[in-house]
Amino acid sequence: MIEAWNAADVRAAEAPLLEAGEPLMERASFALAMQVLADLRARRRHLRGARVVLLVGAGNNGGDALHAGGVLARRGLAVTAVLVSERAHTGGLAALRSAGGRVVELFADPARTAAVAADAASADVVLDGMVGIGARGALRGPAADLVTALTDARGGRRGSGARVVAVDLPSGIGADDGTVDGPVLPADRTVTFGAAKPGLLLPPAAHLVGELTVVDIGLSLEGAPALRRLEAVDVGRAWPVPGPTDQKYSRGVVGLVAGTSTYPGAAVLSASAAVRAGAGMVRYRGPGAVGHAVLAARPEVVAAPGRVQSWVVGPGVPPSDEDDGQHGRGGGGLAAARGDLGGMSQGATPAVVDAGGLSLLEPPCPPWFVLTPHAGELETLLRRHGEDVHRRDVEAAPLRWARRAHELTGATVLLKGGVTVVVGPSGAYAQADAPAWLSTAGAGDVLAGLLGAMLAARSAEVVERPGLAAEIAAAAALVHGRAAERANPGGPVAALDVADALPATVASLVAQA
Ligand SMILES: NC(=O)C1=CN([C@@H]2O[C@H](COP(=O)(O)OP(=O)(O)OC[C@H]3O[C@@H](n4cnc5c(N)ncnc54)[C@H](O)[C@@H]3O)[C@@H](O)[C@H]2O)[C@@H](O)CC1
Ligand SMILES: [K+]
Repeated sequence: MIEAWNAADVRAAEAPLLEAGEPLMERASFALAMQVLADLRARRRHLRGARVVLLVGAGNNGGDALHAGGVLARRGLAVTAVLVSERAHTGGLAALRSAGGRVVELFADPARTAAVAADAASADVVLDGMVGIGARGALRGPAADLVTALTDARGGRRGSGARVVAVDLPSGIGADDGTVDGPVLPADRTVTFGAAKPGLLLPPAAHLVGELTVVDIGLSLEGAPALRRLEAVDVGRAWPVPGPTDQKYSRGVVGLVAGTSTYPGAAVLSASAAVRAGAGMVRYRGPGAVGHAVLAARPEVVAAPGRVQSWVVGPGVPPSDEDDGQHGRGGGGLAAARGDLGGMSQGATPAVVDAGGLSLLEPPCPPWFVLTPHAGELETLLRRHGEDVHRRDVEAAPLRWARRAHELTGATVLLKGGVTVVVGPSGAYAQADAPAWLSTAGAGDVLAGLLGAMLAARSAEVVERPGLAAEIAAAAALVHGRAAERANPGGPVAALDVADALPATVASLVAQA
């Protein structure tokens, strides 16, 4: 698991160590230099003569870059520091100069910005040390102009020309929230110190981070992290592997209320995912014609009422104001689910509430309800609660708005997107497991069915432990992403293929754990 801590927590953890005279900057910058060397060795036969350009701001982030530059210069690399501010870390500057590094005072001659950018773009490595966790707002002044010029010089493309390594974080991102309010140089790698910062894991900034390396500089961070990211081993370890005494009811029955005659496919996809994810049983409760389609695709599904240990409500169901009543008429599935969704004090059945199901919600909800909106659906949900928010606001600050939806509804919120953000009562998760190919129709229906099966398997525990639903939802996002990758590595993927890849994906996660 990757745990991310807000800038204030990192500073608080640094303070006593700095007071005790621990050489944190030396530790950080040495590890940074070693990472740069390792990356260079993977790309070049000889290190001598490799060109490194440091983009250096006024604070300690620039200090890290300068000290790392000093280490690299001593190994024979040609290092140039570009100062974007009149001030620069004194010790770092001295270290670089005494190691033979060159210094360009860009702040004194802004007309050179384009030439400096072109030179940096053709170097082997650019170290972005303009600002770190001490930044206030978007990049300004010469730093902003240099990033814009350098982005132009690289043709806006990551991976071409110089390899960009961000020092602690890509300069200008919101360290705590991942917001991007101005120019940011996309990194190929980010070497972060002490602990990951939430902004490195959260969109939109997460897309600018590249490979993330966390360097241990000896901080002891206390309390709960601001954000977590599950890794494969976490999910494999927690997977509900059946034992010899298990049977279909102990493994969990998923009640699926999904699909209409207009959108029957959603029900088929959710049912397939729940079955393929190892549900003990899937009960379909919905319009008869849709039920036939579900059974034709998945003969394991039972289309009769009975006990369920999780509900999946809403895939392929239009919002209630557009609903033509098919679920009200057919089989009473919606009524059964509504009974559980409404009678919270009595009912204690975890639920995935997706698509049209979201318009049925009557908050307050318990945390064992997991809402699975995309940004547009979250906008609708938040606006129904009086928030003046637009989809673009949700996309610009997904953690903030997912958290707001959790506060307003009480439910666990899984916000779908290139990075999936989950917020529950004991914290938040950001999962970036899915290839971009997964943004395709039906993928959300598969996620809903998969998550339903995962909640059903641990139904009683989910109701007892308020934070567990969020952890399971984050795990579902990981499995979903991995299954998409497995279905067709590096290429287009169809939603049903993702469902079909679930059994092998789960097997490999369990085997690795
Ligand atoms: N405290 C320590 O000893 C350690 C700090 N570390 C490094 O120190 C960094 C934090 O250092 P600082 O607190 O000095 O702050 P930063 O270096 O992140 O930035 C602060 C400086 O940048 C300028 N600045 C702020 N906002 C700006 C903006 N929007 N546009 C342009 N310039 C802006 C300000 O003039 C200020 O001097 C961390 O990110 C990390 O890289 C590491 O060396 C580990 C140890
Ligand atoms: K930086």
